Amino acid sequence: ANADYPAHWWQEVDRQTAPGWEVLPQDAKEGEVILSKRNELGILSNFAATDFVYKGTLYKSVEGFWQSLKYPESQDDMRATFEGIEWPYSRAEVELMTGFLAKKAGGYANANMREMGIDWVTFQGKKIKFWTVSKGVHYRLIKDALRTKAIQNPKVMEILLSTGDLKLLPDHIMGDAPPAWFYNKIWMELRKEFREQAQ
Ligand SMILES: Nc1c(N[C@@H]2O[C@H](COP(=O)(O)O)[C@@H](O)[C@H]2O)[nH]c(=O)[nH]c1=O
Repeated sequence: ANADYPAHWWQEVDRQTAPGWEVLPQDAKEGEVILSKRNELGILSNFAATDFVYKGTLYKSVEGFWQSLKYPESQDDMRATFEGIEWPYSRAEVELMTGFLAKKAGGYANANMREMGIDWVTFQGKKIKFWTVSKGVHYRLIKDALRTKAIQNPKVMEILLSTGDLKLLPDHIMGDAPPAWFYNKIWMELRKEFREQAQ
């Protein structure tokens, strides 16, 4: 029951003053919890500042990692040389971003990708299909980043495991998105994985 967990995870927030995209802590049903950026569960958000090193590169957040994949990897990357396309940041800059700034960098990149007509991102020189319903390369890469974030940040691991058997829900309206977007579901899978390893 929810009584086994900190009561403030369901703390009522005034909806009048909350942004339109937000799902509030009190919106969870029995057995559920919102991964709200208003309390410590927000560390599980992709936006959170949780440094991790993945395959030799430092990222300041999963969002920085996620959005950096959309940026040119080098000067001769077709995304860098494409006529009329400009990039407000370098990929290295995006890697070090967190939160809404990283999301904004991703927003510019989305517009560029639409303009160029490309539906892929890259990691270490390899093209990866983006926005796909299959739990393919992109999904596995994001899941691996979340796993790495937990392993390298003891606080993340502690908070994830402290959610016990609660169903984790995003704190923003998601609509229809591919599996890689559902960080709450990925966390539930990783929670199980980490618990099994601890036995
Ligand atoms: N809008 C939002 C989040 N959206 C995040 O944006 C990323 C996907 O961006 P895109 O590639 O442009 O679809 C992904 O990391 C997803 O979790 N996250 C949050 O914590 N809070 C929010 O309010």
